[in-house]
Amino acid sequence: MGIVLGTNQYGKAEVRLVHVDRSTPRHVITDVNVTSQLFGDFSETHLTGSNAAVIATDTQKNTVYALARTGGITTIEEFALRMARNFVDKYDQVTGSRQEIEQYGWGRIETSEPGEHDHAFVRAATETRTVVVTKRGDAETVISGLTDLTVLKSTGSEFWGFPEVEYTSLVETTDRILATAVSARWRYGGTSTDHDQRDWDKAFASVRQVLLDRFAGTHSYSLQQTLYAMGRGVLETHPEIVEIRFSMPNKHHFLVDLSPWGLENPNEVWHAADRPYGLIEAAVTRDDLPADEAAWAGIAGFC
Ligand SMILES: O=c1[nH]c(=O)c2[nH]c(=O)[nH]c2[nH]1
Repeated sequence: MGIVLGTNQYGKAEVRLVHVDRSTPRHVITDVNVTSQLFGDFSETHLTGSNAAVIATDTQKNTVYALARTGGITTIEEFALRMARNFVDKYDQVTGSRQEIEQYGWGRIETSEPGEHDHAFVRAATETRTVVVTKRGDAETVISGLTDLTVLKSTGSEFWGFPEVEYTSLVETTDRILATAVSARWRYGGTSTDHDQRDWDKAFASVRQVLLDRFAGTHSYSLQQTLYAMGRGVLETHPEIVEIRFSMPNKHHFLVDLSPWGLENPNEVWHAADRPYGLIEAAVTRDDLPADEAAWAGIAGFC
């Protein structure tokens, strides 16, 4: 029975970097967490301990800082592509690279006088923007996304018609709170040239707006239906996107029974439950385009 080395990758995880664009007195900050990984023939270090081919993880960390200094961080998509290309183009033994970036939002502090501050910031909502770039040889894939986009509708949501099987106790409702923290990732089609020409910020803002529009605008009979409507909306409005995956917890809100105290509760007082929660996950794809499972490799959980 032989034993062999299987698939492998390595790099530096969670390089925390804040870039300050000081080109004008109105500074722009970019707050990111970068995980850089390389693929290639790294069997020697695993089998014999020879590090002759190993681009040290410390070097990968330094590369994050150096590329941020030399080219700035315009968008996380562009930066991840630049990182991946740097390693694959420079070193023969590196045949591929995976660059994963999270970006945390900051807004300008609005002071009473004179308004938006030039260099004082306040953390935006808990929402995080994400990207995973995978480059294998010349083939590049870009999967953009967001996590923790927390949304709630105080009406316009029903849930009924489910089977009454053994252990069912849930009561049907035609008016409930629907709340979720959307995690979504969407894969862009196209070539490296397309990637270079894309306006990543514009696409991100537009996808986010479609998600919000469809969440708000869909009269919901299930969170599953709302999820699909959101995904469909993105694919309908963005021909450059070929698939989108969602992970959406159903943040349950239970109507509090106030009848022991002789009080009615016409959907006004709710208990916001923490756990357990429903977890609704699905991909929405185009039927005429090939799946690309390799692009999703290493993405924890459903998306
Ligand atoms: O939108 C919902 N989908 C479900 O599958 C489900 N199951 C449940 O108990 N409540 C809900 N709500």
